[in-house]
Amino acid sequence: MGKNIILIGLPGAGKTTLGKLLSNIIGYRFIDSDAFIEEKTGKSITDLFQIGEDYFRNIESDAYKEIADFEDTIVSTGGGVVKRNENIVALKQNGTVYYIDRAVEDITHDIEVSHRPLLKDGFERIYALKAEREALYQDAADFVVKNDKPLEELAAEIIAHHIGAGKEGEAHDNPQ
Ligand SMILES: Nc1ncnc2c1ncn2[C@@H]1O[C@H](COP(=O)(O)OP(=O)(O)O)[C@@H](O)[C@H]1O
Ligand SMILES: O=C(O)C1=C[C@@H](OP(=O)(O)O)[C@@H](O)[C@H](O)C1
Ligand SMILES: [Mg+2]
Repeated sequence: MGKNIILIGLPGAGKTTLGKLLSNIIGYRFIDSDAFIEEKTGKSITDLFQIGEDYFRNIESDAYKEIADFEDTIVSTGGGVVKRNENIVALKQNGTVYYIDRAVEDITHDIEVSHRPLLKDGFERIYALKAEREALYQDAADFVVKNDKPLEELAAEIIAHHIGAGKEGEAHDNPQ
């Protein structure tokens, strides 16, 4: 059984889109944590945030602990996965963490804010999230991949690392 591939990064970094692509290429199951949570709770992420962010974060942490037990799975996490170290500890039990590092300028070009409560007042908040979380993403990552190219190329970089081919690519071991 292969290790899970865990994608982390800012909202709009490309985790969900890339996760689906990776799943189609290597045949792993695809889990998007937000969709997993909405399925389990019967509520949207926005509805859960309206109850309270802590309420959502507790549900989110429980979801990651459940997802951590899966195998041969691509996990697209929510951008806030790194807010609680327990989430990363759980996911690393059987997963390799890839930080999808996408320039904020690129994120703002095409991010959909309607289903992202944290950005409900506009995508400018993404700059603050980048400042708050960059060190957390870097610390959590086993590999960092720059999302500044077509997603197909990004997928190939991750697959190369995942199967240990060690092919050249911008992905690099994270010295943390
Ligand atoms: N390298 C890329 N090239 C083109 N579009 C991209 C790229 N990376 C991300 N996107 C687009 O950015 C948007 C946000 O991606 P998404 O997968 O929802 O991000 P996340 O799950 O990290 O919040 C989507 O429209 C996606 O297609
Ligand atoms: O950055 C965050 O705290 C969040 C990111 C969202 O997922 P995406 O990263 O897929 O947008 C979602 O989990 C929720 O809105 C909170
Ligand atoms: Mg997503």
